Amino acid sequence: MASSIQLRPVAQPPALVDGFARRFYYLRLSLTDVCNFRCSYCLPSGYRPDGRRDFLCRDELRRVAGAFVAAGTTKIRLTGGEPSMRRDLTAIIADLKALDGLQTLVLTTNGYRLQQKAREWRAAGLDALNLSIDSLDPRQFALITGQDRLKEIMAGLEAAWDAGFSQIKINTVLLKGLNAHELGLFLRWVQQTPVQLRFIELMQTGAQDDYFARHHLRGEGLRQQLLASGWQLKPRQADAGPAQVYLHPDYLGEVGLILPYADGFCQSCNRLRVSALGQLHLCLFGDGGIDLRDLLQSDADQTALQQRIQAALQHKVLGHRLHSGNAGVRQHLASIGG
Ligand SMILES: Nc1nc2c(ncn2[C@@H]2O[C@H](COP(=O)(O)OP(=O)(O)OP(=O)(O)O)[C@@H](O)[C@H]2O)c(=O)[nH]1
Ligand SMILES: C[S@@+](CC[C@H](N)C(=O)[O-])C[C@H]1O[C@@H](n2cnc3c(N)ncnc32)[C@H](O)[C@@H]1O
Ligand code: SF4
Ligand code: SF4
Repeated sequence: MASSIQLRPVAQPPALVDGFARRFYYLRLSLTDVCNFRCSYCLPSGYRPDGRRDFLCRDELRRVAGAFVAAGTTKIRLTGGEPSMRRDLTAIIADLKALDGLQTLVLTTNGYRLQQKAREWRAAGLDALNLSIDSLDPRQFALITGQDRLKEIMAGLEAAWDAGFSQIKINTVLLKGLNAHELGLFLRWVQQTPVQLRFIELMQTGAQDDYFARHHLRGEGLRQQLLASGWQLKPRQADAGPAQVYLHPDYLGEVGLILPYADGFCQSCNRLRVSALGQLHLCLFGDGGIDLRDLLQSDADQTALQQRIQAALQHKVLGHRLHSGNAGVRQHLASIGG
């Protein structure tokens, strides 16, 4: 006699899918709004505390990251402000690395404390890091970032290699009149250096209309230049960031292009953001956040947290409105981690 096996339904967390059938594998988690640099395109007057420094604590970070990972997120990027300003960064890395199901834990940093901390972060479980370097010329670097620290940041890069970070990406915001003339220098560096150097097209935020008019440079010209000199596009992974990556047989390193104004840039959007104050942001240039903090106080709220995130996702729009000069509520990217 055939026996029938009764299958009990297993409670599944809601998958993170929006109204355009896009799946969200990648969480950008901001640890702090504070930054010690004064990048001219981001915080030209430096970080100004606005009284809200009650950033998510370790338990809250673990809970929010845990809810995303249990719903299918495979990659988390720690960002800020400057994430290395958090004294408990190493402990946060270890907490999140222990989440079952998380495949990749990565960090974006200006390089402050990298020289001293690379080994410790690596031992705690950090898989890779992105390092911002806007110029290879010490004087221009100081002019753009407000910090005369290029030598120290380069020593940090060496320390990161020594600590075993093999996949290091360098972020360079392309700036007319400030670093665009260094293109040849950057490419010669990539020829001999095993990094992925990403040129990022400047994005217009609410705080910098004049700056944008003076320094914005379309990245498309650079893309055409790369294609004409034998660079080839590399296939993209499901949890990859927004860069198009190019390879060349004569170069040890790779070149990435982040072109937020290009057609179709947002169609493959696969990422969500949580700010250092616990607000879910559906888009880098959206209109406001959805507060999650009340559901980060107890492990018992994980299901409710996932349901709130999934419900919010139904309001995610197709893309940004930067082409019409609308950056939503975003005054600068330090308030959400880029
Ligand atoms: N417009 C837009 N820009 C983004 C988005 N995600 C990242 N960026 C920008 O891309 C630049 C590099 O960001 P990173 O923090 O290094 O991370 P990433 O390139 O997304 O990450 P990986 O490719 O995973 O290494 C920053 O200037 C970000 O603001 C996005 O969703 N939309
Ligand atoms: C907001 S920062 C946060 C992490 C860290 N402080 C750093 O600078 O790497 C993340 C990235 O955003 C980039 N960024 C900031 N403002 C930008 C803008 N207006 N347009 C394009 N990229 C920007 C920075 O160059 C950096 O690579
Ligand atoms: S880009 Fe990063 S390092 Fe520069 S001011 Fe913004 S948050 Fe700070
Ligand atoms: S601008 Fe908004 S929709 Fe476009 S890729 Fe970035 S987060 Fe996604």
